[in-house]
Parts: sequence; structure tokens; C-alpha cells
Amino acid sequence: MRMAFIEMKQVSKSFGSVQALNRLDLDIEQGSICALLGHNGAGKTTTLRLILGLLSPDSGEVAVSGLNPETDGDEVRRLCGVLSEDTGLYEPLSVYDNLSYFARLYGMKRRDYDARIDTLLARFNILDKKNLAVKGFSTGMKKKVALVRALLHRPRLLLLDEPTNGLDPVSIERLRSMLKELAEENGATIVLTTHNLSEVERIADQIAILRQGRNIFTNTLDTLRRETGGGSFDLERLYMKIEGQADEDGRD
Ligand SMILES: Nc1ncnc2c1ncn2[C@@H]1O[C@H](COP(=O)(O)OP(=O)(O)OP(=O)(O)O)[C@@H](O)[C@H]1O
Repeated sequence: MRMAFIEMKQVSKSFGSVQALNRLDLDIEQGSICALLGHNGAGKTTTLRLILGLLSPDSGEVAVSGLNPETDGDEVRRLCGVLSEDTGLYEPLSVYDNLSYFARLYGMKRRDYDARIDTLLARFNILDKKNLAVKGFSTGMKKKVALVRALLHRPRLLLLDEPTNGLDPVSIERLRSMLKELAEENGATIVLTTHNLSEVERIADQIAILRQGRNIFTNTLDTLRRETGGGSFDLERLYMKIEGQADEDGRD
């Protein structure tokens, strides 16, 4: 049996009177790609921020590769590549200066990061922008730079908040193959949030549907495909059914 790389047990987190997570249980295997799904406000981003140690749980336990993100935050963050909603780029600096700054923080040597930066920029079709200031880039272009930054050091854990949102179809396809490569060849564990269910079907190994801060459904896509006879599997239908069922249960 493969080890869980991320373990969350009975995790609760409130912001004032808003309960963002309510006794959330979630296990994510090493080397798998897990998509966190759920309505707006379901708790997906809060989950990512707890995994990263940027927030502390009110109760419950979070473990990342056996580390506690609350007390071993620096160590956990060193394992991670992160794409957050706010890309966190230094806009007056060039693409290269942004990326090389982070590469050095990750402890990469110049000859390694120079080659890697060129390869990744080329794969996202923005190599010609390498020496331009990020300021003035479109939202999608900034996202590509932030994705390159997240992928740069071939992290063991990638946390991606809505990675495909705002990207053109070719870049989505490239991103998909890079994520698969990182998971399959480097054993990276990838957790992403998205509202794009057809994307999830193409990329994820596992889904977890969050609702009002709880994990109401989790399974691997292989199991779901097997159970529904392969060809007829439709994630959107399944998602609607689970959310609809939860609506009905909530009315009781
Ligand atoms: N820093 C914060 N301060 C106050 N409330 C917060 C904070 N962060 C999250 N929340 C609240 O916690 C709940 C969960 O938010 P979260 O961002 O985790 O949801 P989400 O599933 O990522 O939503 P979306 O799909 O819209 O991105 C929401 O009600 C949100 O308003």
C-alpha cells in the first residue's frame, strides 16, 4: 500500500463566525494528483493554506510527509511549489529576475536553473518575454510565470489554486503533461483546486469534494471508472448528484 503524503484528520478552521473547515478528513497518496472540488467558499483554498502552514488549524491534525506544517513550516515550504490566487510576483522585475531569485531561494545552482527556466518558459511559449518586466503582462501571462516558478525546482509537493483558470488551451495541455511528468517520473504529489470538471477527468488521480468545510466524497478516478463501466463515466453528473444529495440531506 502506498503511503499518504498528506494526512488531515478532523481539521477545523474558523475565521470569526465563518467556519471554513469543519472536521475535515483528507488523505492524499504520494505521487498522486488530487483535485479538490466544491462550490465557492467550500474550503478548498483554506485547505491548501493549512497544508502549507500559512494557517494553523483550530483543532485536528495536519501532516505533510510526516511533518507538522504548523511547527515545521519552513521545511514543508521547502518541499513545495505553490501557485496561489495572487501570483506573488515582483512586478517591476523581469521574468528572469523573478524566477532566478526563487531558484536561489530553493538552493538551485545557476547552470541548473538557467537551463530549467529556458525549458519551462519555452513550454509555456513565453521564452521571448524572459527579459521583460512582469508589470503590464496579461493575467494569463503572469499565471504562466508563476507556474514556471512553482515547477522550477521539481518540488515533491505542488499546491495549485485554480491553475488552469485564465490559461489558453495550448498552455493547459502543456501544463497537464508537465504535471503528469512530475507525478509519474519524480513521484511528486500534486493538489489542485478547480471548477473545471472536464480538466479534472483528464488530469487527476483522485478527487475530494468539499462542502461547507467537510470532505463529503473522495475516491480515485480509476475506481469510479471501473464502477461505472469505463466509457460511460461522467464526472459532471457524479458531482451534480453528490451536491444535489447533500442539498436534500441539508433540507431534512
Ligand atoms: N482570511 C479569511 N478571513 C475571513 N474569512 C475567510 C478567510 N479565508 C477564507 N474565509 C472564508 O472561509 C470560507 C472558505 O473559503 P475558501 O477560500 O477556503 O473557499 P474556496 O472553496 O477556496 O472557494 P472558491 O472556490 O470561491 O475559491 C469562505 O466562507 C471564506 O469567505
